[in-house]
Amino acid sequence: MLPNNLKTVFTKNPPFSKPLAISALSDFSAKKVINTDESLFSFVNRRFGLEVAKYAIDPLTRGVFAGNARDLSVTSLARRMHDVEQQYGSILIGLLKDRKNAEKADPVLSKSKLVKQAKKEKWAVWSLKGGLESFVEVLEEKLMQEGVEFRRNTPVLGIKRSGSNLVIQTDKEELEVEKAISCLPSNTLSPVIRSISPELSRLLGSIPYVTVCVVNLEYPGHLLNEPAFGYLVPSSQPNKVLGVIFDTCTFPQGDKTILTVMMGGYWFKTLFGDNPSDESLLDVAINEVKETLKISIKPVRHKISILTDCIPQYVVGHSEIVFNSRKLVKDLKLPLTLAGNSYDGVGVNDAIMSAKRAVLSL
Ligand SMILES: C=Cc1c2[nH]c(c1C)Cc1[nH]c(c(CCC(=O)O)c1C)Cc1[nH]c(c(C)c1CCC(=O)O)Cc1[nH]c(c(C)c1C=C)C2
Repeated sequence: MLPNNLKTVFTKNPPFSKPLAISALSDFSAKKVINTDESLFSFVNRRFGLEVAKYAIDPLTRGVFAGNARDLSVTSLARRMHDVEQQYGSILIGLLKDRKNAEKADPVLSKSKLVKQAKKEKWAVWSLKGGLESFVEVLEEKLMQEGVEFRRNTPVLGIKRSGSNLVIQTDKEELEVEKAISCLPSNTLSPVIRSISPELSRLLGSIPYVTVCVVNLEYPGHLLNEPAFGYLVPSSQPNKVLGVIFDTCTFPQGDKTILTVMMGGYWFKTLFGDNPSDESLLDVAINEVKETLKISIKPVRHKISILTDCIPQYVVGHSEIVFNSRKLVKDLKLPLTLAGNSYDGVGVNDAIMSAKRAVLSL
């Protein structure tokens, strides 16, 4: 259980053998190691000790990247903490001394009605009626009214140069454009860009992805004793799931309990092989709910989705790959902007910010 209020920071909560506030103190005596990047796990282990790395950071990275904290990059996931350690030799002292450089709220965004509402109502998460897909649908509808053309279900097969322009090749046409913003996942853009720059293709292709299995389970009635967002399982546990989201705690939907069991990620192939059956995945999910949440009745509905290569992994060296890719685009004078969730953040909010930055940079 991670602390969710100040009191729990000062008390001992299993699996931690001491209060987190005590672990935080090791930051004052831990030696600085000069480096340009390292794994988030090793960084936190160095500064706050093995327990914090194992029981806080490890599950947290499973709950965002479905990834292995021993591979993921501290400069990509927690750049500021790494920066202040490198400069001041301690994270806590550094954050205190470097307060003036902390990221400030965007003054324009702070005035937005939505941001004000989110702050007032203390939103921790957000969703949309009809699901996140409705965000894209509404956006498409609005832009179509403004005369924007869409090509749906039209994979890009290649990108060529034509003078200072780019030519986007699909199975139906060749579109010559003055500028392009690519929101394709880096591993999809990689083969498409190869004829223009094998080096850019190689860099983009070096960003790994993981596959996640998502099992949604619906049960009748309210079955959860402790309302929460969900729980995460540390990779050290002999357990096949990454974590479980308590959907109907965050977004109630009448007299039912909906759970989302997330499995695999970095460990997908080791745990489930190349081609697991739906039944075997459903069994793992139902057993997890039975063992951990003590819900033994059968779900009335379920949905199993295997999301192949769905989350990019920002492994050690990721920021260098991104920097070198963008530098290459600039050096080659390609009228191309790299956006989407492969580079600067994997979340929906990150993708929206990435799109905004891309448009503003044109
Ligand atoms: C158990 C596995 C997973 C859970 N969610 C995801 C996985 C792999 C995927 C995921 N979670 C987050 C993101 C990015 C943000 C977004 O747009 O949704 C992704 C791709 C968000 C997130 N989830 C947790 C945290 C702490 C965050 C970061 C929030 C933020 O940026 O402000 C924790 C968490 N994830 C899951 C559970 C059950 C859980 C905590 C109990 C499920």
